[in-house]
Parts: sequence; C-alpha cells; structure tokens
Amino acid sequence: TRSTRPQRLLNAVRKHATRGDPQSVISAIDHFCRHSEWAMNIGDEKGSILDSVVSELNPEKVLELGTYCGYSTVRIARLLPPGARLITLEFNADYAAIARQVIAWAGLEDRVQLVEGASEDWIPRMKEHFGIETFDFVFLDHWKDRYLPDTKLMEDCGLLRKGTVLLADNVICPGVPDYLQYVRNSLSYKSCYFKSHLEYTKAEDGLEKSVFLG
Ligand SMILES: O=C(NCCCCCn1ccc2cnccc21)c1cc(-c2ccc(F)cc2)cc(O)c1O
Ligand SMILES: [Mg+2]
Repeated sequence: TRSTRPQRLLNAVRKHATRGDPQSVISAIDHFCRHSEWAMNIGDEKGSILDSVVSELNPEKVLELGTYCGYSTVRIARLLPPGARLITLEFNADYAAIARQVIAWAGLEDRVQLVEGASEDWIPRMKEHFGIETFDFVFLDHWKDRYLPDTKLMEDCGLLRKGTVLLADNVICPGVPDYLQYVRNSLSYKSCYFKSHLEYTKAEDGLEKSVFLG
C-alpha cells in the first residue's frame, strides 16, 4: 500500500536528522515540507515566534492540542527544563504513531506524554488522570472549531491560572474568528497578534497570544 505523507516525513527525519538532536529533526522536517511535500506543521517562521514565547515563559506544565507529526512538540520540548512536562493530544491514531517516533528520534520522550483522543473528552480528565493542577502554557493547533469551546472548557475545569499563556496557531488561515473575537474582547484575557505566514507559503497567517487574567 502507498505510504502516507506523515510516513514520508518520518523517513526524511530518519534519513537526514541525527538521533538525539532536536534541531536536526526540526531542520529535516522544514526541508522536507519546503522542497518535497507541504505539511501542516507550524513551520520555521511561526516556529520562531513559538520558540520566543516558550523561552520567555519557561513553563513547567505544557498542554499541546494537536500533535500531528510532532514538529511543534519537538520545538517546545527542546526548550523545556528536564523536570518540565508536555502533554500533547492527538485525535488521529496514524499521526500519533508517527509523532511518537519523531519525538523519540529527537530524544525528548522523557518530557513528553502523547495522549490519543478528543480534546473535549480529555480536558475534563487532565487533573485526575495526569495529576495536573493548572497549565502554564497551552498551544492550540487542533480542529479550528474547537479552539473556543475547549478554551471555555479549560476555564470551567480550572486548568488555567492567573498568567497562563494560550498561543493559538492559524488564527488567519484557516482562521478561528469566534476564538479571536472571544479572547480579544473578554476581560479575562490580555491578547496580542503576531503576524506571520502560513507555514512554507507566502499566505498571511499568525499566532494569537492570550494571557489568562483569572
Ligand atoms: O487543520 C489543521 N490542524 C488541525 C488538524 C486536525 C487536528 C485533529 N486533532 C488533533 C488533536 C485533537 C484533539 N481533539 C480533537 C481534534 C484533534 C491545520 C490546517 C492548516 C491548513 C490546511 C490547508 C490549507 F490550505 C491551509 C491551512 C494549517 C495548519 O497549521 C493547521 O494546524
Ligand atoms: Mg497549525
């Protein structure tokens, strides 16, 4: 049977990246997506913005909604201190299987926990299942129509604290208008937009950084 794009992306990582070297994994995926096949990783341009937000925050407890092949998982985890924890949620079992191997190739499996399932099912179980009180940083990159309901669900489940940072990908392309309207107008958030481009293209896209004020 024909290979899938995520499988071809993993092959490129194995071929061109060095085991235990997260930067080489990031570079191998970006090269593959620029020169072989486009894929919906956050990419190098928006990825640099992600890096700066994570580096400034130094989070201990991180939630990523939308693993895909693990590109942003590797970007975030490589910046975390060894004691920090990143829980990443992926709905698609095939993507999850590839992501586990990409994360392992980068040598970051000790600080990453990949969970398979839907955000609306897992968010209410975070506390009792993972012993998480609140998250310091949440990266939203899953179904675009779930950004808003899941943010409200995280609020209701007490997973956000004063100062928790939400960073949302694709706020222009594909776009998340209801989420943007909420975080930009709610008195519970301080929000700002980082203008950029859709991964590996010239189309406009950007990241929205929103600090929960409690
Ligand atoms: O659709 C996107 N991502 C979501 C993929 C599915 C997530 C599924 N999933 C994962 C965890 C999880 C938990 N609960 C429920 C569901 C869950 C996406 C698309 C584009 C894009 C595509 C075509 C185009 F022409 C322009 C842009 C670019 C991006 O950067 C993207 O991120
Ligand atoms: Mg995205």
